[in-house]
Amino acid sequence: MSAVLSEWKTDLFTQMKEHEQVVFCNDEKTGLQAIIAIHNTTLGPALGGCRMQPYPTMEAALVDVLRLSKGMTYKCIAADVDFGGGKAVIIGDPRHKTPELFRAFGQFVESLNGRFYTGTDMGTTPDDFVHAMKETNCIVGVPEAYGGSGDSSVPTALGVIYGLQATSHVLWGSDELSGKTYAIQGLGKVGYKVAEQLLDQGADLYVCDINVSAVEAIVAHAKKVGGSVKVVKGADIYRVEADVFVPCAFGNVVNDDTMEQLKVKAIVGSANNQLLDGSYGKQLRDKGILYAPDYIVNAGGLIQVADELYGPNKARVLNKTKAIYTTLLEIYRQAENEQITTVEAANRFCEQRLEMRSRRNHFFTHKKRPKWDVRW
Ligand SMILES: NC(=O)C1=CN([C@@H]2O[C@H](COP(=O)(O)OP(=O)(O)OC[C@H]3O[C@@H](n4cnc5c(N)ncnc54)[C@H](O)[C@@H]3O)[C@@H](O)[C@H]2O)C=CC1
Ligand SMILES: O=C(O)CCC(=O)C(=O)O
Repeated sequence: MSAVLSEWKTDLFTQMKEHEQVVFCNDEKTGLQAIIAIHNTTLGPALGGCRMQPYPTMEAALVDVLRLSKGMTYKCIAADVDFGGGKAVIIGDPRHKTPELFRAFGQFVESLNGRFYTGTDMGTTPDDFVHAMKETNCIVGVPEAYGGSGDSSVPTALGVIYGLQATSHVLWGSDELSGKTYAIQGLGKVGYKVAEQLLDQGADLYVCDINVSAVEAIVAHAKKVGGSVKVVKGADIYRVEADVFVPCAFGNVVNDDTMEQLKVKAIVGSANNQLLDGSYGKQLRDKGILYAPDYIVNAGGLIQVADELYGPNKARVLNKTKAIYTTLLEIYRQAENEQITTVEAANRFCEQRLEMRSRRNHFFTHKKRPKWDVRW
């Protein structure tokens, strides 16, 4: 074997050493270039959204999908959902997506024979997956018109609100969200709904988004309900004098640059992988910033799309999403009692549960348990 080949193999397998499977998908005709990563199927087939982004390099896409899929394993365990962790990324500009691209992606998902279920994430919408559904049944977050549970960002936003209430309870002794100031980064599917609910409950906001129409819409909503919204540009969102930073756009927002700027008392948001790495949990703690682990807070969408396999039921989803409040309080309590970071407390909570489950059953194959045959 040539030295180059052996180096490449070692590097790739080293990078995916915690993962079960990584699939590179290429379809020249549609221009599809995608990566599907399956982290762990102890609890069931892998589940996770599909993100579309113009990654600068294949390496950047790989790093993202590996981290995101691992996060899904933890999110499924914490939310008590019988799925494993997976995620997909399509390398490309969402402005140039086509139905054919999503049909090609659907064929690759189908080729995994029930080991991976997917749906929307950043840069994709439920309508994109209507095309993918023509090729595979392993799609979740299906629009209501097609018999699914609809937009998963609704329960995700609700989960963020529960996370904010639990945090408020710990910091200020009350679940009340009014009278506090929130700095929201990203007014997309989740962030906009969080912003609307906060305004409706009498909170003050700083907001930022590169999408001008979303900013204009929230300013108009604030006018209607008599609320206060200050619009800030780009990185200014990290510097504002707010009580809570609510990241709802992209990951890695807690890093060396922002750590120095943040003046908030807590961070609670929907974005996946908010910390550049786990060590920032300690830096936040040292700085007196209470961090709500992202995968605990943003599980509402996962809860809804996982529930869909039993047939959509809003009451069931609502009940499970409410549990985010108590799970987060428990994580805060364990971190305080054991003098560890909230990241360590959340990871420990999940790893202990996973260890217990892995003793009972391991490695999902489609025919092993009938539950996932619902839409097979
Ligand atoms: N949709 C869901 O149910 C879930 C979403 N998440 C995570 O929450 C985050 C947001 O998700 P969605 O709202 O679904 O995505 P989205 O694509 O609908 O919204 C993202 C928003 O961020 C804005 N944005 C992009 N770059 C920006 C920048 N530099 N500064 C400010 N704003 C910027 C975009 O214009 C867009 O409005 C993502 O990290 C996603 O992975 C996590 C769990 C579930
Ligand atoms: O919300 C979804 O549609 C799927 C779950 C997911 O990918 C996530 O929670 O990041």
